[in-house]
Amino acid sequence: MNNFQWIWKYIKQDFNKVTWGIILLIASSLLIIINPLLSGVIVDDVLTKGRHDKLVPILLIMIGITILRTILRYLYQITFERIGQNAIFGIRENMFSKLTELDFDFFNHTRVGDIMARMTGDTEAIRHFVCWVIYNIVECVFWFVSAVVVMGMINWQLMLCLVAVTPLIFILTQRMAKEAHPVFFEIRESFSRLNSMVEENISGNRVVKAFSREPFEIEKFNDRNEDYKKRNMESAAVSMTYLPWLDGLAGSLGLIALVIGGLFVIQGRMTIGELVAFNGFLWMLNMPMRMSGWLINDTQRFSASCIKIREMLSTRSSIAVKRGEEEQVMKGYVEFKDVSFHFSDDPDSMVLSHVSFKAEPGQTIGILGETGSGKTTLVNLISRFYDPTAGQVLIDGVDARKWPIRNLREHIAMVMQDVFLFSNTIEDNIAFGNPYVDQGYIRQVAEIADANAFIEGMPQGYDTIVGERGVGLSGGQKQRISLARALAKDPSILILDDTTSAVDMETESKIQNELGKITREKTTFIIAHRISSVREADLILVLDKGIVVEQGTHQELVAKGGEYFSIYQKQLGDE
Ligand SMILES: Nc1ncnc2c1ncn2[C@@H]1O[C@H](COP(=O)(O)OP(=O)(O)OP(=O)(O)O)[C@@H](O)[C@H]1O
Repeated sequence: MNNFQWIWKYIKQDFNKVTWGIILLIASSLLIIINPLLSGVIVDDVLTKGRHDKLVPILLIMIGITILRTILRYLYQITFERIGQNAIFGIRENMFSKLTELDFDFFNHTRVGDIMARMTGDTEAIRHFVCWVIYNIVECVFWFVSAVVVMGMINWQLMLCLVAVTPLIFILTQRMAKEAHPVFFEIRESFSRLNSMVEENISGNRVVKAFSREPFEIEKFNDRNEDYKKRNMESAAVSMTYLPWLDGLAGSLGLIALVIGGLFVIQGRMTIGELVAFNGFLWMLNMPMRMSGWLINDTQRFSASCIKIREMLSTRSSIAVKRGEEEQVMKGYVEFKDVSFHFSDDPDSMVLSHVSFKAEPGQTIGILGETGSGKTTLVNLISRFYDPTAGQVLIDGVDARKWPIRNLREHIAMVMQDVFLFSNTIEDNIAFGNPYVDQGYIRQVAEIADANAFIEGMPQGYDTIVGERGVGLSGGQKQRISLARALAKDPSILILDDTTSAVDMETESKIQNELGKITREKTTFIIAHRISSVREADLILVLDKGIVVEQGTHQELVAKGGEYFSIYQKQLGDE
């Protein structure tokens, strides 16, 4: 499917509007033919033959036609604008829906700035094509054909002389399109890099300031800015190589008409009125030639943008999200059966190797290990953010891959290491996973997460709007709101990834005591670095480079005197 067939999919929903738009466009273009013909009549009949009585009616008709054309032009332009806006609405809708479907793998490899460039600049290039370029192409073709026909009727020899330059126009536009095509791709890529750089600097502005790296970032930005300018200049150079020629050729038509047409008038093969009428149609040949360069440029820009958008829309998520799935209740049994995993871009580094364990509803599983040992990756397999490369993750005895994915995730709540809060009220943030939860329950879970007191201490309490990344809250406060959000979902499986790392030990133990009261029927995974966070767990997994080197209860592992025991001893010493 080429880009035109693809965009047609979005336009055809407005088939009636397209038909109307084209009818209005043709009607308006047909009206253009009348005025030059009437100019010829004025010269031949009114001026030459002295039929002055014809002048006023002809002028009135010409004014009427101009007004009618203006109205028709307004109508078809607004019609095409609506068609374009509808098409782009559908494209944006599909892109956003695709974004929500794509898996972690996609986001690991795609820059936010690149996605934003597709959602904004590329969709705008497509809108411009549908709203403006399409009708201009139709209009130009219609003018050109009409001019050839009408001019041929007035004097076909003179018409042939003018049309003789069109093969040159064709060759020039072909060459221009060929040269402009790759340049528009480069502009598009450069814009995406520039966008990503800005996006990263906005998100990471605190880091840049903290490390006083502003000059370095400005220099980096200037490089990208320079690159973007350079690519645009390359595009301008292509345009400027061809556009003056196209313009010159179009302009030469006037000269050809004047010299050869004048000769025909002298020889008596044409009346002056016919030459005037002929000249009146010249712009209908001229304009398409002049416009061809610009239309080619916009079409190339459209193509480059289509390719980027289609590439994103056709990206397949390795973890497919099926729609209309049946609701299934989850008890919370979790079993890892000889699970191994590596990331798709690094098949040689096993992040998890032969992990096996079982967890039952009501149990707490502690996961301990050095940074980078694979703890987060392990729990990510439960929610199917990734699938194991070998082995199986069973939920209630069923392979996680066989669970309807939304259904699976509805029963799992995760407090992630990198807390993200939406730019919304605290109450809405807590209710994010369970929008129908009542206010009483929100306060109850906030109490368990030890968040209620500080939230109520805020001037607007639960109605306080938190910034895009929870700005305005401390790290520990964000963690506690994020914990309340997970609890509000009342999940069967609760995963806490380093959830209390930013709170003091006293608060942590308070939270743990409260948590214990509501996790009796849930399967809880606690990833932690502190033994104190996992010592009460029913099963503790000690991970080292993706391998479970020890597993058991606190007492069993201490008695064993291995890896866990040495961490325990070290932490006891620290305390
Ligand atoms: N998206 C990714 N692509 C490739 N490798 C990754 C990716 N995410 C993590 N890794 C690698 O996988 C390994 C395990 O990472 P993981 O985040 O599971 O560790 P962790 O034990 O949770 O660490 P921490 O305690 O620091 O959170 C690390 O070596 C890390 O570099």
